[in-house]
Formats: sequence, C-alpha cells, structure tokens
Amino acid sequence: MGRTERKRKRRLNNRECDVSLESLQDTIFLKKWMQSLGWKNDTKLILKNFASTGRGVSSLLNINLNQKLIEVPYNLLITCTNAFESNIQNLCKTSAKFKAQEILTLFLILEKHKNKKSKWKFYLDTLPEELPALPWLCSEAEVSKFPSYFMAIANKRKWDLEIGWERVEKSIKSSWICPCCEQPLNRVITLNAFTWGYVVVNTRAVYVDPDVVIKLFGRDLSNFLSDSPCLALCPFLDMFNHSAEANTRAELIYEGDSWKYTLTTLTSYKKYQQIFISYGCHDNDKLFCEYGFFLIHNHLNNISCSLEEVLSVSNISLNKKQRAFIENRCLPDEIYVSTKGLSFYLKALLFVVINPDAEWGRMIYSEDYSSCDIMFMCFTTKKVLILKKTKFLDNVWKLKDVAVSKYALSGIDYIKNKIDLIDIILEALDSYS
Ligand SMILES: C[S@@+](CC[C@H](N)C(=O)[O-])C[C@H]1O[C@@H](n2cnc3c(N)ncnc32)[C@H](O)[C@@H]1O
Repeated sequence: MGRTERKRKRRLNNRECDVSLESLQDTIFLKKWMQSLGWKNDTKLILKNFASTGRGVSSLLNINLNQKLIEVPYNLLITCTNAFESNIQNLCKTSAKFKAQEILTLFLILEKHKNKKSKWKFYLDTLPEELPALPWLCSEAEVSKFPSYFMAIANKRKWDLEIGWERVEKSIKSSWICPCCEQPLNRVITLNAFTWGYVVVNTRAVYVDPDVVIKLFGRDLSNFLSDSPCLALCPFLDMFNHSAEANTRAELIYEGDSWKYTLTTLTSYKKYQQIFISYGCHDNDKLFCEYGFFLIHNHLNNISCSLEEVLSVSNISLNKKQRAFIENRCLPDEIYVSTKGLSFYLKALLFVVINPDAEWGRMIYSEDYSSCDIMFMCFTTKKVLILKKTKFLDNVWKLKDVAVSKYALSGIDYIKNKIDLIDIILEALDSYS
C-alpha cells in the first residue's frame, strides 16, 4: 500500500470512529430551543464525538474561508446581567461583590438546581458533568511534583478558585432557604458545585465587550461586580474545539436590527470534517492550565529556561556590568528555545554572557553574530536542554509515585510531551550546528 493510500485509509478509519450526536435528546432539544429563540443554523452545524478530541462540531456543508461559522443572538448569551434573573442579589449580603467568573458560576449552580424550571435547561443539559484534566485540580501532593515553573502557575489558579469560593461562602446569607426545595443554601451552593461551575466558565466562556453588556442592560453593575462584565457563555458556540492551526474572528456585533455574537473562520473546512476554532495563540502550558488539554503537535510550544540554568551549564559567573545590562533589558523574561530556534532574548543573553567586553546593545539588536558566537549559543542551549530533560524525567518519576487523580495522570503525559519536544529541538540544533 502506498503512502497516499495509507493516509486515505487512516482518514477513513478516523472518520468511522467519529460518531454523530445529532440523534441525542440533548442535541435535539438544544437546537430546537435555540432556533425558537432566533438562532438560524445557516451553516448546518452538527455535533459529533470525534475520536481525536471528544465532542466537537462539523458541518453538512463545505465551509469556506472568511465564512461566518455561527451567529448566536444576544438573548441566548448568558452574561453577568442574567445573574439578576436568578435573583443572586437576594441571597447575598448587601455589601457582597463578586468577579464576573464567580457570578456566572453562581448563576450556573442556581439554574442547574432549578432543573426543569430553568429557562436555560436545554443549554445546561449539554454542559459536561465531568471536569477536564486541569492541573490545578490536582491534590497539593500532586501539584508539588510538577516542574517548578508550572507548579507556580497551577498553584496560582488553584488559589484563585479557593479565594473565589471563600468570597462566595462569606457573602451568601446563611438564613436563605431555596424556594424550590426548601434546602438551606449551603446544601445547594457546595464546594463541589462551585468547582464544577467555575471550571465550566473557565473553559467555555467567551469575551464580550463589557460596555455593550452594560448599555444593553441599562444599569451599572459596579455595586455588584469587582471587575468588568466581560465574560459570557454562548450556547453551541462553546462546542467548538481548539486547534493551533485554526484562525477565527469572534465579534459581538449589531447587524440588521439586533446584537449577535459571531464567529468567522479564516480557515476552510470540508463537510463532515471537524471544524476547529482558535482559543488564542496558546502554547501547551496555557492550554493545559486553562482548558485541561494539550496538543501533541503545537507549533507555539517552546522550552523556557532561567538565567540560573543558563549560567549553571556554561560555568560562567557574570560581572556587575553584565548583570545590570541583563536585568535592565529584562532579558531573562523570555529566554526559550523552540523548533524554530533560540528566542531573541536567549541569543542576546548568551552573547552578553560570553562577551564581557563587547558593545552589547548594537550587536543584539542587529543580531549580527559571528559563527563562533552562534556555535557557542547552540552548544550552551543543548546543555540547558539536557539539564531540563533530566529535571523533567525526575518530575515524571516523582509524579508517578503520588499520582492518583486523572488530573495528575494527564500531568505526566504533559511533561512527557515536553521531553519529546526537547528531543526534537536537540535534533534540530544538531543539524544546525
Ligand atoms: C469550549 S469547550 C469545547 C467543547 C467540548 N469538547 C465539549 O464537549 O463540550 C472546551 C473544552 O473542550 C476540550 N477541547 C478543546 N479543544 C480540544 C482539543 N483540540 N483536543 C482535546 N480536547 C479539546 C477541552 O476539554 C476544553 O476544556
């Protein structure tokens, strides 16, 4: 079998594993409900379970470059102003102020609790119960075995969730009884429910222009919100998965005689193929931390390192003048290497390290490095990469020892993916030097 034929067969096999979700009740009800509120599925979007990514979107039509993928009427969006519909202010102490993410989280918990009585039921029924593999949902023992730079990011996100929960717990009236089931509030708004809602908002909300949200609401939200109402949940639009190759334009626009949230694709797709959108120019660190997944191949990935790691492998100590120059120009902020080579800052840093007496400013901005400098840069970077690989392998072993949760098991795969990237970059540097 030739290569093309093998590729075709693989594509067909993959397609056979993709299962349509169109006959599921949840999908049928969601689409009917959205259509009854003005959504027109002009691009004939359908939901499928894809072997490669899980649930996602494709179309019965070919989708062209610059075509509008989806238009969702504003009244189908859940913004912070919808919190008023749920009477969140009635169950909170008067002085309580929340962040937009917390307000949407509370809204989801309360509406989900209403079940059939919620007007958002058909949307809520499509939200996943299971949480994605976010590293900040790991236990403390698990997080502590992540690479240190990543542990810092994960701990910060864990902390944000905990602070949010603390704020909510303190702000709700302990005397409040749910009108539908007569349960006390702390049985409805639990830590588990809060974590679920918080993660749903984190992984699915889109950015909306807060000025438009306030204008359409006709009332100021500052008594109630400590940041701006810039987040919204957008039914069906939140079913698209991300690809680093996808390019999309998202806008809240006034067209015809109404506001709508639109997505335009700047990439074309064949019918039945999965349609991806872009969540932003995110490397795997960001994808894993914000959305709980990472891409095996992501051209935005890189391996970052610290000034200390560079100095430790090059066995050089800096003089005062070198240190001041490096710090003033913030060179350590962006020292990394990717399959495309060394970052501007890494090259600059290495140049300053090996040339204590050169005219650094002129050289680093012209990047007119001698072949000798380039050889040293590659050589040192390889040593840094080998050091990083050893550290990552150590993280894998230590994490394997304590990993119990699916979040930590995913973390192991994530670090292994970093190690694979190091091997690829090392090979590329070998051919370069
Ligand atoms: C906005 S939702 C997309 C729809 C989601 N797959 C669903 O079934 O509801 C974002 C979540 O989808 C998953 N996801 C998005 N893009 C992905 C991809 N390329 N590969 C794997 N999972 C992806 C992640 O769990 C992420 O947190």
